[in-house]
Amino acid sequence: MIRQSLKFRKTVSIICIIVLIVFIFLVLNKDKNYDIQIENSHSEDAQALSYRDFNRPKKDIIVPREQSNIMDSNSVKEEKDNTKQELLDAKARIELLEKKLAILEGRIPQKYPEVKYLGYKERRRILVTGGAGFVGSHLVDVLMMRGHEVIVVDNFFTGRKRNVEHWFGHRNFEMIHHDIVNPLYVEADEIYHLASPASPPHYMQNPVKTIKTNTLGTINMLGLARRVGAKILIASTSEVYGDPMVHPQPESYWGHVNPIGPRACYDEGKRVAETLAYSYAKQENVSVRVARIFNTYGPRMHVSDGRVVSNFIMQALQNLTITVYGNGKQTRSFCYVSDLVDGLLALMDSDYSLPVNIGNPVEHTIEEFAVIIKDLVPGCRSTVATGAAVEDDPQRRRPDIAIAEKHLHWSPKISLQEGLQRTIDYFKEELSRTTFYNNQTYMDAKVKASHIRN
Ligand SMILES: O=c1ccn([C@@H]2O[C@H](COP(=O)(O)OP(=O)(O)O[C@H]3OC[C@@H](O)[C@H](O)[C@H]3O)[C@@H](O)[C@H]2O)c(=O)[nH]1
Repeated sequence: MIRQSLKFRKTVSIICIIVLIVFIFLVLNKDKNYDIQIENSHSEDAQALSYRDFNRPKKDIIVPREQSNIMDSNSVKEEKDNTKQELLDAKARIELLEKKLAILEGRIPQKYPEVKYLGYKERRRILVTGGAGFVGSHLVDVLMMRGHEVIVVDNFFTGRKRNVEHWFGHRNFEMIHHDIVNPLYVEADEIYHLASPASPPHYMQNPVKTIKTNTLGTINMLGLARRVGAKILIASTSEVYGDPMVHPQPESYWGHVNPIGPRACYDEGKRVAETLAYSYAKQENVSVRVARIFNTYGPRMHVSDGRVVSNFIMQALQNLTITVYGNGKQTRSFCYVSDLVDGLLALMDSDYSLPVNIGNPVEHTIEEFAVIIKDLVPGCRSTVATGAAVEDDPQRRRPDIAIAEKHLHWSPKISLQEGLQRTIDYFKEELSRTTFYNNQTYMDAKVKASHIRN
């Protein structure tokens, strides 16, 4: 009996141990499965985020499974939104950089404009003062393309490096940052002396500097011409005729200039420059040419040049009021810049040493001129307004070009319409550059303006 009871107890305890082992095994297995599931869900997360944040810890605080799923889907959505936004930002930044790149690429030529090859006997070394300015830079282009060596001297008061940067590094081109009010020592066969501000608001801004440039600067250039035996062309102006009493103006007319008026710094400065030229010719045997340049226009004028062509075009392009000074009955005759350059080159190459008018004799009132420009700008909604007159503003101006025709075989070729169209295209580009750098494109500006108007 006792033996039987002992056997029974042994059997029961073995069963208990087995049940216990099975229970422990089940419990342990269950934990392991749960861990594997959690680990799996984290690795999916990690995969989704790995391209943005690969250092993120794989195991976060363990949360109950259902809650964890909700949090996961929310954070994945949030991440997706962020990613989308970041992609949009990046796209906008790339577009901005592409525009900047296009502008820079446009400014740096892939190769130089084609230049003629000249032998050393024909090739001349030519100095152009004011060579980075509006007229000077167009002259430099032609001289370079003809195969000459060109030295540009400019103090960048109104000139810009941009006007000649397409020649930077060319073996025939040299640029000197120098103010010709101070002496200059270089070798040259010919000198085109163009340095001086030419726009009335610019030359009136610093009258003393304007006189110095045209007197001291001209003495320095004539002195240089004498020393090195160079032929020199002085850029004079139609302003030597002042407010003329003779119309149209021949070179023989002595002019009508107010010596103490606001324009005198330029008008009298240029008159002295002519006097100096003929004094050096007589006394020092310097070979001089004098060009009396009438109103000139064309690409590379500065947007804030202040002269009538740039003002009217900029106003018309932006639908602003076109500002006529005075009653608009005063007249001017406008010459396209390439015609002027041809005239200067012909004068330098000629044997004619007295002053020569270079200009286009087609004359318009300033009032008419405003309408011509308005009509050439498509969709222009500017109005033309008259305002206060400018002191000492010449009332009539038109060149008599008989001497240029006879001695230089020169006359202008570009019509006002054609020249203005080219100039308008140039100013359109300038405007788009300017507004782009003010953080919007020209098109943006136009769209904005049309929204404001509508
Ligand atoms: O916005 C403007 C600017 C100018 N004007 C008028 O337009 C006419 C031409 O003026 P600009 O300033 O273009 O040039 P100006 O003819 O007065 O002087 C020019 O003369 C010949 C060159 O040698 C020089 O480039 C410059 O001095 C003037 O009657 C002027 O009063 C306007 O009606 N509105």
